[in-house]
Amino acid sequence: MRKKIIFGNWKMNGTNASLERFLETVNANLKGNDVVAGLAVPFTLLATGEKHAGKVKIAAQNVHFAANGAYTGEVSIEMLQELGVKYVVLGHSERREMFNETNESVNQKVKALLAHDMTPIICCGETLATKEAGQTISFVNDQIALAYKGLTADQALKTIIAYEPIWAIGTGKTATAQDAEEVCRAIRQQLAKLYNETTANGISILYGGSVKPDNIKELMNEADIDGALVGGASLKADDYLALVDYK
Ligand SMILES: O=C[C@H](O)COP(=O)(O)O
Repeated sequence: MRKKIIFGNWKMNGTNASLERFLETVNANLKGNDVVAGLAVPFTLLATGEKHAGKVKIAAQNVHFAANGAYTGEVSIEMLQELGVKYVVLGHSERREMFNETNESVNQKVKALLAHDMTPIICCGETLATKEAGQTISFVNDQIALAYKGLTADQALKTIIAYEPIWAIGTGKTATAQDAEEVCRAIRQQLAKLYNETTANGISILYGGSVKPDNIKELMNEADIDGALVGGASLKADDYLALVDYK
């Protein structure tokens, strides 16, 4: 059975002090029944995150694929591992749009993380223009095919996908549970084509885009939605708890 996974993504928000308070409150109140709870934080908060993680898995929001070298401003896998980090969000649409992240660099990062026993959370999702042109599924399927290029089925099983339609991120416009399910199902079919049914059924697919305590249950009821990647609503401990303990 696939794991239910709910990760917050603080994006460029928070301080070490606010994260420590957040994790204390969350750990004191989290039931976390059958749900893997996680939080992606900026690089400067990772050490605090790991120190106070408790039941919460801590993720980075990016990494460089090279082992080391002249990459000013970048952070390597070894640097994350030194802090105990095991999850990394890759290819978030904000990184694709603003920081030149490409399908090819996502693929290189996926391979590098898997070679170090770390878990990539691979983001995909279409713009409003792509959606309005009726090309969502072919666009997202291409992103998936390129992110998984050269990966074996065993490696693919060690990844997590987050489907995040760009038009729904931070806009308050959530995809309906049915629309989100349709794309998540198509992604699973794409994984079955790339690998096989067993592999496709073993990979967790999360939905992201204006997920809130009042719509999480409906989304989680869908067959191919295994969790959520939550931005804005993950910033407050009470909302985060309501999301993770949605049952
Ligand atoms: O990584 C999270 C997504 O970008 C969703 O953000 P949001 O929940 O603020 O819409």
